[in-house]
Amino acid sequence: MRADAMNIPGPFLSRYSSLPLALHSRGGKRHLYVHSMHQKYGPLVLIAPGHISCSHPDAINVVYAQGEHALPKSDFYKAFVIDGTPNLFNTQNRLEHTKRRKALAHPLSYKSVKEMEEWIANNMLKECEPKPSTTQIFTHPHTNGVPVGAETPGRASGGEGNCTNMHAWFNCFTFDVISDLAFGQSLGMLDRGTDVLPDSSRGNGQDTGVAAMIGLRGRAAAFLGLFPPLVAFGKTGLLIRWLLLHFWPDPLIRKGLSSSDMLSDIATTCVRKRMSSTNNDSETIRDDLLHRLLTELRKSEQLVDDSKEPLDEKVVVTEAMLLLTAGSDTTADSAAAILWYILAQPAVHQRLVAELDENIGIVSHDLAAADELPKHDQVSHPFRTVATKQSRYLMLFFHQVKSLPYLTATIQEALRMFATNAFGLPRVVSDSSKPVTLMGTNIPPGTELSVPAYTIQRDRDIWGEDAYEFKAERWLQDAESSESVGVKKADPKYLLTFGAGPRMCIGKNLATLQLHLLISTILLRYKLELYDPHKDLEAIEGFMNKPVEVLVKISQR
Ligand code: HEM
Repeated sequence: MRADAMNIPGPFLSRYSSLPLALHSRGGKRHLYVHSMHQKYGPLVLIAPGHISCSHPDAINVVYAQGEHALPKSDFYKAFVIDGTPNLFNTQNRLEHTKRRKALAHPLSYKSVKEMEEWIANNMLKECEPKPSTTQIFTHPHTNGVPVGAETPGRASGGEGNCTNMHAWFNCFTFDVISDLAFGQSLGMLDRGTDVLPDSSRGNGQDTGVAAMIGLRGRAAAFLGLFPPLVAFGKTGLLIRWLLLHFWPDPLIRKGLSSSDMLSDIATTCVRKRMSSTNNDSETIRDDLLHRLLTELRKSEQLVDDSKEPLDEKVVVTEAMLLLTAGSDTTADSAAAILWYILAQPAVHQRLVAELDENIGIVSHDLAAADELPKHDQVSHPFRTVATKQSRYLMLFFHQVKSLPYLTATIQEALRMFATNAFGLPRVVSDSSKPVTLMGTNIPPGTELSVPAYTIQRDRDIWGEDAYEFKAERWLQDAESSESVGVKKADPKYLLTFGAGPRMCIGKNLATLQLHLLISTILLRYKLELYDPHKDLEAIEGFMNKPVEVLVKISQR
């Protein structure tokens, strides 16, 4: 019996077609549609033919099970495969996944990420470098080259304070960091104040920002992934893709497909540049992510490390592009949402700044004293001092902020309220899967299953009656303080923002380090205020739910 022939409730049309889900996906609000279906039909809903969405907390351990019970990713992920070469993220093959995961696990381990903190710090300095002045204009990632600052009424009318789209700023930062870590060369977005790449490094890209390309690609893939025959491989696949690229009536899909090609070109350019510099000067090989990835891939392909046998370039490019796409805007989107949640609640903002001032001890108006601090002295002073061309900046270490309780609780709570992957990530019960039972119902092979993060992360049974409200206190270790503000203590096993099970995010260490440093540094250094405190955080969803913009009035503290 097929899943849709079982007594799983859901919209009548969804029994026969993926169209209702696809239309909501095209509208950029799939997670809200799925959420409303759960509110109407209960914890098991048929959202497309043969696809059951499950919002019961117990479903997490079934759908994202570990070990022999693990379910493979569904055909939806084929829409993300480039040139027929799957990568760690989109492979459906279990053995291939284990091999690729092993290759990236070491380069992205906590130890490895900590070793690269210095490079992240250098980019952080640039993040802090631009003065919040009217000359600082960042390209709006969703308007392809239109400078957002110029459009901001407060600035245009000469109103009080300067307004910056922090989301665009964070995008530049995370792209610079990941390109620096992955390719040994930052894409220089912070320097240029835009995520549009200069000619030499953008492959065939035109004047589209990289963040916009990733967004468009995600929107096209999230739509096409619902119609697997449209994302076939081989010669037929190529023909279908060509037809879609040229004749599909919806320009968003066409732009998404061409963005995917441009991203692949960018990754190829970066990999070739990096590989040729390595070949030219073997003395100065930089021990970055690409180097570590190449070493691990050679091992997993059983190539002798010092042999001249080349790795398949397609494999390297597809993994490098994965790092560039998965490791950049997810972090920028999350940082933008976290900052919005902080600034939307002045009491949270004040408490965070107080915690940072108390524990770090210096605010930025003490910058003048920086000259007197011992350089790079981690022990005698919590800041490191770094000289740049123009002036000196103070830099935080992760170890100083990673355990600050309120900061950590705030980040966790914002990630609960805003999961970048908000709709359920689909898995499939394959013919070789162990039998699957959900809430007493046997699920037949061929059924797709997903657990929607947005719905789980707002479930009142899990989080308490205030599940729809931002309350960082629920994450505080101190049960007493939690009880005193009447919140139910949070259980991290229900936080799906980084996914769950064997396909859980492998970049979590890097993301956590960046988020802590980014948020604490910005709060310590700047006075920040939402440009429009009455406006909600607007987001649009493709594969990822992305804030549209976070406009902030900003000045030195
Ligand atoms: C706040 C930032 C981030 C969030 C919220 C996030 C979220 C996620 C989620 C939900 C998944 C599971 C996807 C699925 O099951 O389809 C995932 C997978 C993945 N993420 Fe992240 N991610 C973040 C940052 C990063 C970074 C910085 C990197 C790498 C440098 C990265 C690399 C990956 C990779 C390679 C996978 C695929 C893992 C696999 O299939 O085994 N992510 N991420």
